[in-house]
Amino acid sequence: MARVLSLSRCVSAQQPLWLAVRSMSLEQRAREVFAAAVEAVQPDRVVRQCLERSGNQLKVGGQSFKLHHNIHLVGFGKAVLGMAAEAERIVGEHLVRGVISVPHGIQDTLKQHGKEQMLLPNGSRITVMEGAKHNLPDADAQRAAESIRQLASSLTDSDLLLVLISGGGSALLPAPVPPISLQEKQDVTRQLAAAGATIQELNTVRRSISLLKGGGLAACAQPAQLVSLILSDVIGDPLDLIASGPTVQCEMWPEQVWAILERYGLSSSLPASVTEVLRQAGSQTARLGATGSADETRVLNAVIGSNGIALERAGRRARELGLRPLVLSPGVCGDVRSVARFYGLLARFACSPVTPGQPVPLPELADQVLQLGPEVGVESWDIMRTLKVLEDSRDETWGATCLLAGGEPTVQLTGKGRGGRNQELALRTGLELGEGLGAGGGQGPVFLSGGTDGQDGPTEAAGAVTDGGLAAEAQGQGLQTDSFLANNDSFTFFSSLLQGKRLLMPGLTGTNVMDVHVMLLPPPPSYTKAH
Ligand SMILES: Nc1ncnc2c1ncn2[C@@H]1O[C@H](COP(=O)(O)OP(=O)(O)OP(=O)(O)O)[C@@H](O)[C@H]1O
Ligand SMILES: O=C(O)[C@H](O)CO
Repeated sequence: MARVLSLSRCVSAQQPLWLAVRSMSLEQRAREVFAAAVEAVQPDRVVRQCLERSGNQLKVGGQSFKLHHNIHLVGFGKAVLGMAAEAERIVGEHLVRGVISVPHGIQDTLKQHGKEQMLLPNGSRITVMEGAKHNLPDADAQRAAESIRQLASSLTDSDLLLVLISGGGSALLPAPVPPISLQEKQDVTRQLAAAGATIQELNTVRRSISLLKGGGLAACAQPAQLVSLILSDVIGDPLDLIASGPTVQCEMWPEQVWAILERYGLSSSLPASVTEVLRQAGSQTARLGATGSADETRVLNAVIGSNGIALERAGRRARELGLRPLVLSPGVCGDVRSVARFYGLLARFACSPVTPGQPVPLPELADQVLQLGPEVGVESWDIMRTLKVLEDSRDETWGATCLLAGGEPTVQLTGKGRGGRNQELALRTGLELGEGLGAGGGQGPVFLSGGTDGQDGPTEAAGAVTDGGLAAEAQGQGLQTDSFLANNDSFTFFSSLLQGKRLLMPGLTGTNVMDVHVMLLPPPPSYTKAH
């Protein structure tokens, strides 16, 4: 398996930093940049950065709160254990009690991965409840949601409720509006997800049939002060949709929910209880979901970690590694085929060698990139800004440009193999780079795609690193890339290729801000401006 070369390991007393950096391959640098992105959004780090305690004052988001043994804590999500451990370290004796709902088995898994700092110490005042096996709401998660509701409902106006939220929070906080049963709610969300609904659509429906989502938790916590710290795993960081927005008051209208259910052919096959809840609200033209609303002046919602924050830190690391950082967008989505094509075109635009009399067709390539933009969630403005920098870098002596992007592309599963969207994207982009630019002899662009949670689909890898030499390497080992792709078997492919050297294996990271893409683009071998 490939290992990440740590810069600290390659710098010796005799070796100056610049020399160490120069001796690192582009692949090693891409791995370092990814590691920096993940490090920037570690749960303990992001909590430490936003919660500042000085004596009996707690500062967060520009506001100051008096501490007098009045802090209560609840949380739900895949990264919440590490967030809670740090929050408890900071508020210390002022924490009265807490309840968090975290994924089934997470404490054992974190222990196995040596992530003790993300676990709560013996004697912690926070109760950890595990549930939502396979990321689906279950009876354990429902019990945790009920404990969280009870804690929030018991507060007075001198209390402060700290709410910790991260991705996976929706499944970990199920509280269906009666008479809807947990099973019925689960069926509706499962069918929607299977029919291809986006997370935005899924959570719009979820919060309309839930007591705690869509601002319900904030309403329960009244009259206490509420501070919600959010690690975002949704493109654009929409507060009302991350974990279905339990602390965010929002407008929810029956027509909007019916439109989504109709779009996916579910409106006529809904359980009677769900139809009843939606109809009742519709006949009163009432707001759906939670009853009651919070006094917004007593609620502070703060995004403390996101894909954008990870990309920003990755950019700083790239610069330390002698690369020119260029952030494209934290909102890349769409089918991995289109995303791979998009990166292939960008690489050709930046790196095609120029031979006299054969100018690189930059305007045509730019048009193709712009046309693909809407399909992959990237704004024309971001594309034009990026193309401008890439064009300028063609005749500068900057060394490689480090193009950074993030988001959550999708894979249409047609096979039964083992893989994930990052490994499939890396495989497809490697092939695009080979087709557009040739193998590059180790000097061409390098592409990395990795899930910041360290787990890409149901595999042990987070993603993979590729370049234009991928097709030749595969051929050399008799691996048919087409059949691996048709079977969505990217993990098996990369495990076989060069004994797994191209896999990205950081292990479980304990955080999640979607995926990070790193493309290192060396300047073309020789360039004469063709216009
Ligand atoms: N064999 C496969 N090849 C490619 N993609 C796959 C494969 N199996 C599952 N996937 C994709 O992996 C995704 C689920 O994996 P994963 O748990 O990493 O992502 P997630 O649902 O976004 O969860 P998280 O928010 O924790 O990242 C789905 O988008 C699914 O289409
Ligand atoms: O929990 C959820 O709803 C998803 O992870 C999006 O935040």
